This record gives sequence, structure tokens and C-alpha cells, in this order.
Amino acid sequence: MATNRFHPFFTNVGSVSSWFEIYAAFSTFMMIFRTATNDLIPLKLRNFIISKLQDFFSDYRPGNEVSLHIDQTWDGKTNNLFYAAKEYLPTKISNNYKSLKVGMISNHNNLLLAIDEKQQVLDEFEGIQVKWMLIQKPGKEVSQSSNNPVKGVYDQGNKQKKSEDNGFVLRFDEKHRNKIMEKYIPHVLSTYEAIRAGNRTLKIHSMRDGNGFWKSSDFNHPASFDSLALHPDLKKSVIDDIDRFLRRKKLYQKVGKPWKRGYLLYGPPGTGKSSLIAAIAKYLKFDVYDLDLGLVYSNLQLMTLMRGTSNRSIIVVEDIDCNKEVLNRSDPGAQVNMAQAYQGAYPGYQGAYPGFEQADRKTFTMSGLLNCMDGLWSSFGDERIFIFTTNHKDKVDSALLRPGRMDMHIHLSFLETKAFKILASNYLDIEEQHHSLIEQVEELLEKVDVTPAVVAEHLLRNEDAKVALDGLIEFLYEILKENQE
Ligand SMILES: Nc1ncnc2c1ncn2[C@@H]1O[C@H](COP(=O)(O)OP(=O)(O)OP(=O)(O)O)[C@@H](O)[C@H]1O
Repeated sequence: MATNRFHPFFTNVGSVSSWFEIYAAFSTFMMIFRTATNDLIPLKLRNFIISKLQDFFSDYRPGNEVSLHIDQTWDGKTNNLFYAAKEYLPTKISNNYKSLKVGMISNHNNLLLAIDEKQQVLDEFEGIQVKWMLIQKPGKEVSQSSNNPVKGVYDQGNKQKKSEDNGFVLRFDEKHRNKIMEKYIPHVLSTYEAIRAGNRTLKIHSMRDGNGFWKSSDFNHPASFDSLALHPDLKKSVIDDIDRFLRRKKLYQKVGKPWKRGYLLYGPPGTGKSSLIAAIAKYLKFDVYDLDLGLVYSNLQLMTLMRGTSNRSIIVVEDIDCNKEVLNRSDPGAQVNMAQAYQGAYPGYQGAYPGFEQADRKTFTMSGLLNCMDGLWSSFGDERIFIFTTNHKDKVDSALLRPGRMDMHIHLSFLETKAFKILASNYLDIEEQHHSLIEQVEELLEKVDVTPAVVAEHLLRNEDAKVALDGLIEFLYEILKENQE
């Protein structure tokens, strides 16, 4: 007996008219459905859903998926890309993830989040979808005495360490391979660097009795761009210049220039030169190296010091005009062993000593200083900012001032009215229109030269704004009177 090969639904629909009835019913349903969808779901949301569905179906080609394995270690050495991904991925955690690690540790105010091996993390970069997974590998047994740098836990039982060697797998469609390698991975690394820089305590490094090494301590200077009383246009131009410098890493590489910038801060004492350096360091999250040229006796020692500075740092030389007399000095007691000193600067270096004259080993010269800024020796690192300060710009050697060495000359001068408003607001919590005495102070500031440091000190004398401003006005009148006599 022949069996019916069709589903009962098809066998029960006998006539052509029945098919038309089904078609009519289906069309009516679709019309009602479309009208209801159009009425209930806003156009923007509809377009979004459609674009997401299109992206999903056009990208979903499982056969073409590439997997990159990023292990915690590479040949026994730390794999920086692993740690970069570890910091980067928590920034991509979405609210609907089901499985996450959470933690709270000392010195951190916020709850920490991390992905675990059960949760796939999705990321999107320039329209490309990528997927990340954490892979936890079973611990390898390593000898307790081995010099393995992998972080491990000590296993009391068999006197061996069990290493934890985790990894990430990054998956994406093969057609995006180039973009992932050339753009996405550098993006993960640079995000990691920015996160680290943001979380870290800044350091100030000072010279250790001139032997070519630095000692460091935490840098907690309170000044910031908000607290600085500078004319708003000047403040903006400094911030814009720093931002431009940061954005242009690739341009510097393309044109073959070391990625560094030099600022000369000049003006009378107490106008905020040191405060501006602190504000720039905080803004950039760069460490500060306080280079005291008075302690430098040879170009070789200077180069060793430069080699000891880290990337993303500010090298400060204060009162550069006073250093004229320290240049062209020799260290009479220095028995410089060239090979030894050069090894200190370039560990493992075997070749000649380029850029060094015999005299450079014992003498500190202007050309040595210039060489460190933009000559052969400036290749010691990247992302450096040089800041020189002086009270007398006219006394500074013109060779130091030319663009490329000091790219921006920033004049910090006596307090003017716009900058005073910032001080008044910061010190006394008063805004211009809210205090009758402000106008009087401003009129006096136009007639007398007084530094922000002196005015700040007067504003600190009393918490009562009226008393503090009265005292300041009296002081400014006195100066005016002295000037007129
Ligand atoms: N522009 C400013 N804005 C806010 N506060 C300032 C400013 N200038 C000076 N001050 C105050 O005066 C103090 C001394 O200023 P700072 O040391 O920055 O001046 P300086 O120009 O570096 O002086 P010097 O040339 O003597 O080293 C600061 O701690 C700060 O309180």
C-alpha cells in the first residue's frame, strides 16, 4: 500500500480556492502586522534592528573565523598583549553579561570587574565585530628552584610551584584580518597604556648626588589647570598644544623626528612656572624628572641620566639662565671609564661611542645638552616633554630657544584681571558679580604689577571674603603709592 508522503496539512488542502483563502489570510495578517509594527516601533528603532540583522547575517561566516591565541607568557617571558587585553576587556563588559568576576582590593575605591572563562565578550571596532574568550590552562608543574618568571602559587605538598598560564582567544572574520592586526590590536594596547597611566601615582625623580642615577618619590603637587590663575586664552593654548602633541605620534614617526616637545616657561618669580609644570604633569599623567644641571659634570653623565628616564615623562630644568656658568665645566675628579659608563647607558652595547668626543667624557657642554634634546643622543626614548624655566629669557642661550628645542615659549606674568577672577573663585568661592570689592581690585591690578603668588597669599589670610579683599586692596594701594613717589 502506497504511503502518503505529505504532511496532513497539504493533503487536507484540496482545492485551488483553499490556497487562495490561505494566501488572502496570510496577506491580511502581514498587512496588519506591518501597520502595527510601523505604529508601535519608532522608525529609528526599526532601522537599528534592520541594520543589526543585516550586520549579523553578513558577518556570520563561521568557516572564515580566525582565532588568535594570546597566552599569558611568550617563551617564558611576560606577554604584554595578554595584560593589555586583561585591562581592556573590563571596559567592554556589558550589563547583560551573565558570568563575571568581581572583586575589591586595597587602594581601589571601585568594585573591580573581570571576565571569566564562561563569558564571551563582544567588542566592536570601526564596524567590525570581534569576540574574546578567556582560556584557563591547567597549571604546569615547575621546579621550585627554576627561574621561571610566571607568577605561581607555592604547592606545599610536592615542593613545586604550579604556574597559572592563562590566555585569551580573539575571534573575528578573516576578511578583517589586516584591520585587526594593524589597527585593533594597537588600539587595545594604547587603551591599556592610557588606563595604566590614569591609575598610577605620578612620581617625581630627582638626581642622586650627580652619579647619573635618579631617586624617586610620589608627586602630589596640588596645582592643576583648574587651580592655575592664567589668562583663559593662554591656558587654552597650552592645553591645545599638549593635546596636539599627543595626537601626532604617527606624524612624528613619518617625518623622522623624535616624538618630543619643548616648553620654555619664563616670567618673574611667583608667577606660576612650577605650578604650571605640575598642572601639565597631572594633565598628561607623566612622571617628572628634575634635572639639576648644577650636579652634572660631564656629557656622558648627562646621557646616562637621560637614558634613565622613562617614556611618557617630563624633564624639567629650572632656572636655565643660571646654568650658563655650569656649562663647559669639567669634573676634575672624574676617572671616567668610557666602556663602563656607556654600558650603564646602553646595556649590552658592543660598538663604538657615537657622538662622543674625548672631551665629552669629562666635560659638560652646551652641545651635550643640545644633543640630548634633539641630536644623536635624543633617541633615548619617546614621548618626552622638556620644560625649561627662567626668570630672564634674554639671558638664555639662543641655541636652546629655537623651535624644535623650545617649541612654545610661555610667558607667565603679573596678575591680570581675568586670572584674578580664577584666584578669587578658588580661594574665596566668590564670583565677579557677587562681590562689590572685586571691581576695585581689578582697577588696581591694571595699575600695579603684582604676582599671583603674592595675591594668593593675601587671599589666604582670612576666610571672610570681605576682610581678605579689603586687606588686598590696602596692600595694592600701598604699592601704587610707592610707585607714584
Ligand atoms: N598663576 C598662578 N595661579 C595660581 N597660583 C599661583 C600662580 N602663580 C603662583 N601661584 C601661587 O604661588 C606659589 C608659588 O608659585 P610657583 O612656585 O609656581 O611660581 P614660580 O613662577 O615657579 O616661582 P619661582 O620662579 O620662584 O620658582 C604657588 O604655590 C601658588 O600657590
